[in-house]
Parts: sequence; C-alpha cells; structure tokens
Amino acid sequence: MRTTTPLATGDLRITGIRPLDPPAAVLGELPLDEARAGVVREGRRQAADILTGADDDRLLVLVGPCSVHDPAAALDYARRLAAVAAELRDELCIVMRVYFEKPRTTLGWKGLINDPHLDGSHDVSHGLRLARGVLLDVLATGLPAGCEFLEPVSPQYIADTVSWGAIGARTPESQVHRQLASGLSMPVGFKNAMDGDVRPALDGCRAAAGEHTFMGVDGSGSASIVSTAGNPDCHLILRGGRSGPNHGPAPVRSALDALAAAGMPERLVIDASHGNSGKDHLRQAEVVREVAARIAGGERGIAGLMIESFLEPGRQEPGPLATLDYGRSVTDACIGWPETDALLHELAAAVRGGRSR
Ligand SMILES: O=C[C@H](O)[C@H](O)COP(=O)(O)O
Ligand SMILES: C=C(OP(=O)(O)O)C(=O)O
Repeated sequence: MRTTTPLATGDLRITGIRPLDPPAAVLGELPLDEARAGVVREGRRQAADILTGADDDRLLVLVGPCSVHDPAAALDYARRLAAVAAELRDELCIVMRVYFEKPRTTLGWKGLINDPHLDGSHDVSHGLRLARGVLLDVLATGLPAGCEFLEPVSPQYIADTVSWGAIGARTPESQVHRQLASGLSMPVGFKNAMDGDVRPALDGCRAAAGEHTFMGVDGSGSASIVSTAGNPDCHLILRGGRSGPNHGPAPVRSALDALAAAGMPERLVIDASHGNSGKDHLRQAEVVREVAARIAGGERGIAGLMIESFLEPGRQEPGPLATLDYGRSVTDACIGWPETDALLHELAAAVRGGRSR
C-alpha cells in the first residue's frame, strides 16, 4: 500500500511497493529441524568460546565465497569444506561464509536475496526462500554458517540458521546495524571502517552490547517496537582499508591494546581479503600464510581468520546463471578450492606449532 496523500507530497520517487510474505510463513515452509539446530547452537558456542578466549587453543576460520549466487555450487563447496572441517576440528573451528547480502561501494548486484535470478528482476520473496534453503543444506553437511547482516528485516527470515554474523566495513557506525547486532543470537564481528579506522567497530561492539529499543517487524511481518537484551559476543575484524592493510603485527598489537582499554577481550579476527589483500586473491593467500607463520611463532590475540574462497579462483562479472562459469565468484575474487584446502591444512599446522611455544 502506498502512502501518497491527496496533496501528492509523499512517495514521489517510489516506483513500486510489493507485499512480502511474513517471516513466519517462510520459516514454516523451510523449518529448522533439531539436528540442524544442534549444528547452529554448537557453532555459536564454539565461536563464542574462541572469541572470548575461553578456548584459546583453536582458531575460528570464516571461509567461503564472497557471495552465494548458485545454490548448487555453494552446496558442492560446503560438502568439500565439511570434510576438511571434520578432519581439522582439533585445531580449527570452521564456519562457512554463506553471504547473501552484498553492500556495494556504489552500484552492483546486491546478492541472492535481493536479486536471486541475477537479472534485475529482484524477486526478493524467492531470494529469501532460496537463501534459507541454502543455509539448511549447508547445516545438513554439519557445517555452521556465517552471514553479513545488511538489511534490518532479513534476519527474521534466516538468523535462526546462522552461527556467526558480520557487520561490514560500510556499516560499523550505523545505529541501525548496531541495534540489529544487539538482538542477534550469535557472535557478531564488526569490521574496521573503510578508511581503516578501528574506532567505529570498537564503538559498535560496545553499543551492540547494550540494550536497545527500535522499530522492526515481528514474525507476522507487522511493524513493531523491538527491544533487545544486548549482544555480549561482539568482536573486532581487521580488514584493512584505504590507509593500507592492518593484518601486520603492529596494527594488530595496537588494536588489541584498544580492545583492552575498552575493557574487551584481547581477541580479534583478521580478514585476509578486502583491504588486507587489495582484493587480489593471490595476495590473500600470502596474507593467510603470513598470519599462519605468526600464529606458529606463538603470537597471541588472533582468534580467527576470514578467507574468501570458492571452487574456482578469481572472479567473473555477474549475470544469469546459465551464462556463468561454475563455482567462480561474481563479486570479489576468491581463492580456488585446492589452494583453500592447502591453506586450511597449513593453518591447522600453525595452530599446532603455536601450542608448543
Ligand atoms: O565483499 C564484497 C565486496 O568487497 C563488497 O560487496 C563491495 O564490493 P564493490 O566495491 O565491488 O561494490
Ligand atoms: C563486504 C564484505 O567485506 P567488507 O565489509 O570488509 O568490505 C564481505 O566480507 O563480504
């Protein structure tokens, strides 16, 4: 329904408003069963333990495609990753990046929920179902899933299936996203800002730890007043920025000191991609190896690592599925599967090496 008044002062730039099925309808069609809920809970518990330092003996690894555009390829990837996750579980807690909402620097494809057919038709109702279906399929492999949360309404459709969440570099200062994180049921990482400043993310973690009341929707899709308890499991992700990378020992030390000064655990996640790799997937592998060497050398405080990885290396321009290479990213360039497999084994060896220090 539009809100144009008889004097025609409202909605002048709105070109369409379509109804969206309520969250409860989508959850009812695609329910989370007890086995999958167990994977979600266990993933949240293990991630939180690593991020708080209760488990300082393993590394949290957030690995997977920059964005999901093809459910079949995402599941193919999940099956391979699940086998490696089971093999390396004593050293690594592996959570698959299952990202459906892409924040853009200017314009571009905004992810599977927003435009599931990759053709500008923006079939959001289908996108939400597709995304939830992918998450349920990933959970069936035994892997927990991680997402970036971008839209304030979408978590109602998928967040019950997610074990780890991110607030991206474009939004750590956003009140809407801080409020959202305060009500999410899983640990949430705040990325440093696009210019490299960590302060907005630190402030974001502290803001999200508090209680909030804001406007949202309930399970029936009705506009509602939402109150939250606050999220004690928010943490910092260093992703580099316009000022350069920040995965090196000095910026990590300075971020850990800032966390300590803010009364937060001296634990953080390093994103090997984005500003730390200059979006070059070849450089991303080098960053992972540099960080692995430091972990093996006994450096403390690095609780987790993020890697953008898919079946095939590199990237391609988005377009309808039939026109695309199978298993190659349509957003940022990713590391391919064989190298991902090798890097995960190297990270596990680094964790073992660090234990003996
Ligand atoms: O992780 C994904 C991208 O870095 C992010 O969505 C921004 O992409 P863009 O700069 O191509 O818009
Ligand atoms: C968009 C992402 O990263 P950033 O917010 O760091 O650009 C991402 O991780 O997909």
